[in-house]
Amino acid sequence: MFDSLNERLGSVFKALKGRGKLTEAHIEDGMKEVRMALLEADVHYRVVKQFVADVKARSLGREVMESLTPGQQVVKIVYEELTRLMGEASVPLELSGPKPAVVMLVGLQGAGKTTTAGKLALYLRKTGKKPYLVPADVYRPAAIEQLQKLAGEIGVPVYPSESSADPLDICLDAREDARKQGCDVLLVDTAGRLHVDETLMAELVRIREKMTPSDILLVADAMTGQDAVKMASAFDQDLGIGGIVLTKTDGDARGGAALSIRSVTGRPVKFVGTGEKISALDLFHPDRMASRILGMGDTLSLIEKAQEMVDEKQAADLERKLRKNEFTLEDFRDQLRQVRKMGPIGDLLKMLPGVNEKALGKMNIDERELVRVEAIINSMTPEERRRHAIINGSRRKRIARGSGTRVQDVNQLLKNYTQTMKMVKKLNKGGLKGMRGMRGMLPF
Ligand SMILES: Nc1nc2c(ncn2[C@@H]2O[C@H](COP(=O)(O)OP(=O)(O)OP(=O)(O)O)[C@@H](O)[C@H]2O)c(=O)[nH]1
Repeated sequence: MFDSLNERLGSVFKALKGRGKLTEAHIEDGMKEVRMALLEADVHYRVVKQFVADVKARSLGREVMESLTPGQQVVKIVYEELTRLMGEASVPLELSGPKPAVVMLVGLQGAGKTTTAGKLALYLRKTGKKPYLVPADVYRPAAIEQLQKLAGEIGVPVYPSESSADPLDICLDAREDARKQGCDVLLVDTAGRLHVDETLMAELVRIREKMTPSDILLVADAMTGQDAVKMASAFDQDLGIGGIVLTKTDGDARGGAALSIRSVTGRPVKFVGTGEKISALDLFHPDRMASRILGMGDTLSLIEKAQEMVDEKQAADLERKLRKNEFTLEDFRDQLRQVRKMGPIGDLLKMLPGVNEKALGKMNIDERELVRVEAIINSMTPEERRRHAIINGSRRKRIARGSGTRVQDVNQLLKNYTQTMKMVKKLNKGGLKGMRGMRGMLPF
């Protein structure tokens, strides 16, 4: 998501930052470009209009125009306004009330409801909850089976729904069972339709009335852009939703849904689906998304993901080494093993600042690549792993031979490593405090 928007905004900012002093005309021109870029990203036109007006008004203010770095100030304003547009802070799942709290998942067919139900169960369990899954989509033949299979994979209790049963009866019965099993969150996967229709809404309202959910999450496909926004409004009007899960943000959606949905519907995006894997669900953080749109990466999400998987002490060691610029190829190899546990490497790389998704697409990141990299590092001497600069041409050839790879592969690895370390060094210099403050990373 956001690839072309990122590129378009990047060139607007480059032009603005390249000037010593900004005139009103420069800002006007820049804002025209921002407007076009947002419209092309399929952001709702009303949202674009308001957004550009807000950024312009702030940019023309005295503190920007008279500052020494006006271009950078404009980028900062765009970052803050983007964050505000998406809702400022992340909004958690609402789980208040008597146990088990009921969370209904609603949405159109194929949006990713069933998959999201499984992802949420895994997410909740990681946060110490005891979720219980309820397949209440009795119309799509494979839906019940699909959720039962997912539940089995992650080891979460699931109600043995029959497709001949009434969805509300399933829910009521499942709640009893969940209570008996001491579960605290009931995740209900409801039926979808191809379009919003009365029968569907009537069934959902009936379930809502009897089950009094603490949260209703609309699952919407980010790829459908403004249709997702329209659908969210429709569901909200008829049913009242608590928030949105945007799925398939790993695809080439232009980002219009993510940028408009909050402002148009008034409902927050709570989670984003980032892949087909059961672990591919992230809490939605407006500020991190904004920095991603502006090409500032998403180091915080990356660190969080790493912390889930990597042993705490190792993570602390890694952070210390990175901060002291002491991260050697040996550490790199150790990390590779951890990284492989974290899911597709491409997903992780995309979160790093400065990594262009288009370039990643071309790179065709392959898990086998990791094995190759590991083999190359294994073929180096311990000294070489600590001080890669000593690896000369003939050693590169030997290392390639020793690891069954090509010299180009060795060269590439050393180049990537050097570049990454340069970036880390830069981040360290820029006052990146414990990789906690995103603001420290912003280029202004
Ligand atoms: N790439 C990607 N695919 C996803 C994501 N979420 C769901 N999918 C895929 O989308 C397809 C549809 O997902 P389902 O969960 O079956 O859809 P559903 O909304 O439950 O469908 P109905 O039960 O018919 O309403 C599946 O192939 C999922 O693997 C995501 O975040 N990223």
